[in-house]
Amino acid sequence: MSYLPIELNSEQLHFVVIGGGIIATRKIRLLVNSGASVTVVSPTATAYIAQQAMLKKLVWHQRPYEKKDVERSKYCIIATNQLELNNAIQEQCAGLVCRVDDAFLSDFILPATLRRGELLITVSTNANSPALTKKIVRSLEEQFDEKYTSYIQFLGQCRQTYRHNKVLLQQIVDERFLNYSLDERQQELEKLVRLQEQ
Ligand SMILES: C[C@@]1(CC(=O)O)c2cc3[nH]c(cc4nc(cc5[nH]c(cc(n2)[C@H]1CCC(=O)O)[C@@](C)(CC(=O)O)[C@@H]5CCC(=O)O)C(CC(=O)O)=C4CCC(=O)O)c(CCC(=O)O)c3CC(=O)O
Ligand SMILES: NC(=O)C1=CN([C@@H]2O[C@H](COP(=O)(O)OP(=O)(O)OC[C@H]3O[C@@H](n4cnc5c(N)ncnc54)[C@H](O)[C@@H]3O)[C@@H](O)[C@H]2O)C=CC1
Repeated sequence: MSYLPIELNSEQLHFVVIGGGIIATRKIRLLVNSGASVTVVSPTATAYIAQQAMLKKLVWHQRPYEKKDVERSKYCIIATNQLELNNAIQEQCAGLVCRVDDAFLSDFILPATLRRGELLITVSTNANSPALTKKIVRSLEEQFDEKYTSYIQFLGQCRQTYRHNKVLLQQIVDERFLNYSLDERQQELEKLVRLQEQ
């Protein structure tokens, strides 16, 4: 069994999540942060889900699952704590299913993610060791610290302004630029541009 890594444009995506526990919440955070629309069906929910529902970032139906919840859904995350129920939901679902209790029964899985602004790093072990995935993400968190958020923004702006200047775009991918302050980055960029023009 292997999975295809793919990044979907989430604006048009709608996910139904059955269950509102800790694991469902981990998945829902990812969906909400990506801008996908989310409906949660569960008699209970974590504080995060309840709060996001109040903020209208998602819809929460506070009741047990019913067949109609997934009959027309394209993407469903099944995250209850009941095996038989999870099996039944999967059978009734029209679309693609992620079972948080069994990767091998899933049509798709969600990798672990680390975001630094526009930088997205995803980690997966193909469900062989979520514990190793967790460890790798923690070490990446240290390696790719908060500095990357503004750095990626800077790189993105430079790429728009100097789209055809491949040499310059290579030069700024450098540890020095990562560590500069915002002002220093701008000054050093201008220096490089002037040097090229000479
Ligand atoms: C397929 C996937 C889910 C998907 O489809 O989305 C999946 C599936 C399963 N996990 C299970 C168990 C555990 N999962 C964790 C932890 C995490 N699991 C995450 C991801 C994924 N887990 C996806 C694949 C990632 C990959 O390929 O590596 C992390 C990394 C990210 C996240 O969840 O956001 C998150 C770290 C959170 C953090 O950073 O804090 C721990 C440890 C812990 O909680 O500390 C345990 C117990 C130890 C163990 O079992 O290893 C079980 C058995 C369930 C059961 O027993 O019923 C299944 C089902 C199966 O394996 O079939
Ligand atoms: N993918 C992963 O990383 C992991 C997955 N798991 C699996 O995830 C499952 C869920 O774990 P937790 O979130 O910790 O469980 P939990 O017990 O905190 O949450 C279960 C949720 O399902 C809801 N639920 C129960 N009956 C329902 C129904 N009839 N209709 C709708 N919702 C219903 C409950 O109200 C609750 O919100 C576990 O049973 C385990 O198999 C466990 C650990 C890690």
